[in-house]
Amino acid sequence: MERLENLKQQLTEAATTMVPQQEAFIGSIDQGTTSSRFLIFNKAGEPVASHQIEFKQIYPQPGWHEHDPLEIVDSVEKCIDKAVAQFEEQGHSGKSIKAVGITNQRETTVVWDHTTGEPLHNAIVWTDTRAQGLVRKLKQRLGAGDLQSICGVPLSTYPSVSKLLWLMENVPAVKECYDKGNLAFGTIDTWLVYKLNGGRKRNIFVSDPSNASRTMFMDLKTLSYSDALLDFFRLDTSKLKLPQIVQSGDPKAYGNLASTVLQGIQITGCLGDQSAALVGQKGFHPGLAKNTYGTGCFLLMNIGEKPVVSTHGLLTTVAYDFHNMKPSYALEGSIAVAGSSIKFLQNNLEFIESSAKVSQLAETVEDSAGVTFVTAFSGLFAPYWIDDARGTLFGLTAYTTKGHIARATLEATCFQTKAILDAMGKDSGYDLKELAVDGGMCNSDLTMQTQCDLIGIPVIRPSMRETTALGAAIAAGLTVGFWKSLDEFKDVNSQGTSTFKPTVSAEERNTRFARWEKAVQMCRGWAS
Ligand SMILES: Nc1ncnc2c1ncn2[C@@H]1O[C@H](COP(=O)(O)OP(=O)(O)O)[C@@H](O)[C@H]1O
Ligand SMILES: O=P(O)(O)OC[C@H](O)CO
Repeated sequence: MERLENLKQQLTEAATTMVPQQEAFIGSIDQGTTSSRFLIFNKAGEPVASHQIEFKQIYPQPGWHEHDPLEIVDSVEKCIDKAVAQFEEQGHSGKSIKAVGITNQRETTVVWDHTTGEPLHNAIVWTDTRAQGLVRKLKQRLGAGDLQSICGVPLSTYPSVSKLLWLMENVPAVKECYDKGNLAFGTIDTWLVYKLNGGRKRNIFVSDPSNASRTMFMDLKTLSYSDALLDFFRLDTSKLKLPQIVQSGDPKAYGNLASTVLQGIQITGCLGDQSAALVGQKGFHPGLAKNTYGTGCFLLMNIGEKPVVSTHGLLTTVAYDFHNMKPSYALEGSIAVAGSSIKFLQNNLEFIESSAKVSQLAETVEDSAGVTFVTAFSGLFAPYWIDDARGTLFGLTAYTTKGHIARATLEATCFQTKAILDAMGKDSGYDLKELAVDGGMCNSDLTMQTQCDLIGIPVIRPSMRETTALGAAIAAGLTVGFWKSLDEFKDVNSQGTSTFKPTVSAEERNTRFARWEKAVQMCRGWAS
């Protein structure tokens, strides 16, 4: 009997050694402001295949910015198919992808008729300022001053609520749908999950707290919708369908992919892109921060398990709310215009052929020769919140060249980051020792050196810069046990980082910053 048991044991061991354990992977959808991507990560947190598609930016009027919601879904589906094809060419099987995570541009607002599943308007993008007048009126309403203490976000054109209210006031089809009780509202995470699950048929209608915290409808402490907020905005939830708020990691709530080559694979993680970048940069402990230089630029600092309301012009947001863990919060400094100012030099002023050429142009000069560019195309966000500012160039002389303007453009994001970092120190009580960076614009060494000189602490850039996508993969992977705990990420993406060290004196830093602050004060009131 004992011999038989031994034989059985030997056979089992032999079978395990003969059939190699198939390597598993996690997929990540990164739906940004200018492009969609799909990446496939291995257990070491390395991307092994990816595809990216840029989609149309629609600017119908000055200050307006829209996306086609169907084009967004289409671009995501194409990215999945193309990345998986690349992955399979490497000899892997699509079936080895255990789960998919989603990360997305936040605040961007989609409305659709829940009976048809059809969008009723283009998505209004987070940068859009059309609701400026509406926001001014809301600010006069009794109780306006109390909103941020509930939801963490200041009343402005930035959160989704201003976009939704504008649509309800100005687009008859949206108003009609609301009156009939059929209006569905969603940020891009909700829209994508809904469509990727096949839309109306399955009607998976959810959002995670890091996205819901950008609407102005969610109470930060309870992570559920606040009656006080909805009442303030006079929204009737018997007519307006709001997505159910579920954890950022959930094994069931996000459903599974109804189309693409990954049909049937479950979606188990979801994070707003800035929260995802904090996760991808391993910002798991209070006091850790990252700055992401994408279309806009967003500095997030982990502040732990309790939300702190800013008194210095920052936002409070949900960092992540993982499966079987307590939620973590972050203080955030949001800059509306960062990489988009480089696109402006490229597409509108035709100074450069591609974003990558901006450093070269800026390096044709030693400094900005007194030129300061307040790139307030959408007003100025944190920490200033000046909604009637517009892009303003100061200090032009007959000496000024394209190079000076390019340099001043790069500097604008760095100055605003310095202002945010100062505010962050006051609000959080943490003294940041170094700044982790990512996002498209961090590819510019000149920008990162300028940033470092202006804040006076080292700037650390990882070699793998797809940290946003990694964050969503982490949310999805933790949920299905692909990764077991946050400790597993200690060594992920820690090789080959670049460190920028300060090269200017505190005196020079302060002089340059004072000139920026003067420019900020002088650009007030232009769009009033
Ligand atoms: N080498 C570079 N130098 C400066 N800016 C760059 C560079 N490469 C990309 N960018 C800027 O980065 C932005 C895209 O970054 P990305 O992180 O992909 O943004 P998003 O997620 O918002 O779409 C673009 O606005 C582009 O102008
Ligand atoms: O597209 P990004 O990376 O600039 O991020 C957009 C933000 O989520 C807007 O709040």
